Amino acid sequence: MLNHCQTGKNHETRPENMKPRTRIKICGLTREQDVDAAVAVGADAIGFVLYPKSPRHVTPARAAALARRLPPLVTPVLLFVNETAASAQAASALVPGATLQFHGDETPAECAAIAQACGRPYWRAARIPNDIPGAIAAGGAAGFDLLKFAADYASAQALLLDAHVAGYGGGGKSFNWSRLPTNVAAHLVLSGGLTPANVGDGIAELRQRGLSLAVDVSSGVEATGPAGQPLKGIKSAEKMAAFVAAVRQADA
Ligand SMILES: O=C(O)c1ccccc1N[C@@H]1O[C@H](COP(=O)(O)O)[C@@H](O)[C@H]1O
Repeated sequence: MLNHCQTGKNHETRPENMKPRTRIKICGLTREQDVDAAVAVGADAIGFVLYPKSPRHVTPARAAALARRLPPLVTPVLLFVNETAASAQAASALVPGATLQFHGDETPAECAAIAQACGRPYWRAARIPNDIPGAIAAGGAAGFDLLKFAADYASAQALLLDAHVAGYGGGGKSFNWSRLPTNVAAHLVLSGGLTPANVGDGIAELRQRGLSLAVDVSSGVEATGPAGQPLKGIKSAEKMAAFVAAVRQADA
């Protein structure tokens, strides 16, 4: 079988006209009923935020209890921001089969060392600034060189593309997808401000740009309070279903 280098294409080799199934991670869950609803609508991965400053933070023990509800083939993902190796290792030991997501300032060496110590694959978040006119780097958007980032984090299972926001992530903000390079030698996970309304456009824009594409959503599937305020950490079953339906539509 030809690989992507031999074909000159940057996506998985597949029959003509067949779109790959875009895998879906739903992140920032804190409640049993939301985990069950996410699984029921077809999420492939469920993210638990182990960053104490996040409004969606759960303790490692709580993440482990929630992760025990997952059926086979649904992957728990543990999200860390600048966590110590010892804490990350202790948390991952509680959640068998979890993938690690590094969403802070972790260096390539730190990511590789922690992932190796945990014996788990890791995703590295690329926090992409929004466009500043005249500041487009060779490899990407607004001074962010995604090609260099991919080379630096070559041991990552995937690069997670997020908007650069205060608080490291979970800001519900998107970035300019069209500025990204077209041929990234990495598996990509698009995140940052995704919603049922825009995820199809994001998939269409990025599907061909990496080795594969998955999507990750948090804010865009959260419930709102009586005054319309976001309820961070509380998911809406209806919005999760609508998000998955929009992804399926994009893949059809
Ligand atoms: O969810 C958080 O609070 C969070 C905190 C610190 C780093 C990352 C965080 N979430 C991740 O951010 C992206 C984008 O989320 P959103 O859909 O824009 O809200 C996603 O990967 C979340 O898992």
